Amino acid sequence: MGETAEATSRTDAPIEGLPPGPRMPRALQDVATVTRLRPFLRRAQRRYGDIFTVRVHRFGNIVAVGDPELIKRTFTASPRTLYSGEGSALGPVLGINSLLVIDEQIHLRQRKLLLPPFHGERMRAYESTIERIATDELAQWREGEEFPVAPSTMRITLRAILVAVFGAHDEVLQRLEELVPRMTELGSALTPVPILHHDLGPLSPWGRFRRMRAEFDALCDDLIDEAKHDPELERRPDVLALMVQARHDDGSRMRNEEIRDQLMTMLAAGHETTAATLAWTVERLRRHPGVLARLVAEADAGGRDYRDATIREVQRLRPVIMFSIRIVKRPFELGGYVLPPGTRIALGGALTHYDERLFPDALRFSPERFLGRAPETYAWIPFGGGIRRCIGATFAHMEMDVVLRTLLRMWTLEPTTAPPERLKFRGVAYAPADGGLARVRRREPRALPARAVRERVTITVAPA
Ligand code: HEM
Repeated sequence: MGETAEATSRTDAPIEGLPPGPRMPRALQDVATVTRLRPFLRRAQRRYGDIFTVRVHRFGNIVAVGDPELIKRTFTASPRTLYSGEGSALGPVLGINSLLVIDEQIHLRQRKLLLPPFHGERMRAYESTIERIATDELAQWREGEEFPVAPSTMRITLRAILVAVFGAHDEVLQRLEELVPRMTELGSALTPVPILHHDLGPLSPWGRFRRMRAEFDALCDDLIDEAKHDPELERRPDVLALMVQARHDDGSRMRNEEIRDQLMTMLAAGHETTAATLAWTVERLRRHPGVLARLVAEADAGGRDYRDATIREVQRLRPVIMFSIRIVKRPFELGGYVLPPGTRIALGGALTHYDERLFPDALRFSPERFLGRAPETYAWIPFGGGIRRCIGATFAHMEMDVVLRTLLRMWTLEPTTAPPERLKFRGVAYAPADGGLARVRRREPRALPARAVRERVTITVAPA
């Protein structure tokens, strides 16, 4: 797919500066991006083409890109030209070593240490843990009344990260489960308001956050210490155990504060995002009984292809993170323009996922479009791309697969004719506004074929 005719005619002599975009005042663009993000962007795309500039107060000039070729160029650009972490408001909350706030060589070095635990092969080790966590949580559901599933999916994904990534258990697990929801809620609220990042005593918001973060760090130190003294360390599957053993190129180990900041980062990046996607899955399936029936039949028969495709389709139509952001550090040529340093580039599922040219009948929820076909790398981008692509993508896909399979086998999800739930931004992710309302009936154990009860389903891995 090409650039607009206007931009194409300029590609020979790129223009210094920003592409055109909506001309309304910044204040109105502020409001539109908060209240009507997708319609606002789609209208701008129709008018200005696949690269246009949005102007808002908080982030300045943002160049939105909806063409897979331009997205590829941006995702694969040199990390010296495009940054992602610098100046991030997340720094004070996640810590200065967080993968999300560092760039260039330092980012590549940390990322290299974190990648091996997330390799596809390792996912098998986490699957039975997650199945157990999901079964325990879903067993608490009640028949009859409609209820939001989001609190449940939040508990599942929190425990999944604390066990599989942190290697937490017993008392430390309990204390983290009590602390983390309070800490992340306050952290998300404080992130966009740097003026509040001052510790004015234990009762001030930042003071309270700092104390919770100190408690979190102390618990992480306990886990790190325990791992260092664990004679079974080499056989442990959790990500913390692998970080404790990891070595930088010069042979040095990761420092405790590096490990703690990355644990905090994985929590922030992987907990609410996965929970919100699961809540959207319930929300979509109740409105598509045909898809639901096919999923149930497949789960009972021990299959998984249609479930894989369904998860991808939920992520296409309800991406919980709308954009991956890159910050121009050195002049960067894109789509006929030379973008100046300081410009933000937004690469968005919010644009590509709804584009009829890329996904025919784009507004229709249709898992069939991904059946036997991997999504296109630079059009289907719920996990971003390039050297900043989500390192937890395979983990998240496996987790959503196991939780959905467990749900389908334990409960009958009742369809609804209610209108779709609206989007609500929860601090990290866009979640269903009513929390993904469900009404369920318990499945009779005898309704499940013996094979489905006995079998240990093997996990294959989402494409990188
Ligand atoms: C459905 C669930 C998830 C979604 C939609 C999601 C989405 C994303 C996106 C859009 C990015 C930015 C990519 C870019 O800028 O190109 C990202 C980065 C990241 N994600 Fe995820 N994520 C999910 C789950 C997870 C999980 C489970 C973990 C870890 C346990 C995780 C850890 C990270 C980390 C560490 C980064 C930073 C990577 C870097 O900067 O190098 N995410 N994620």
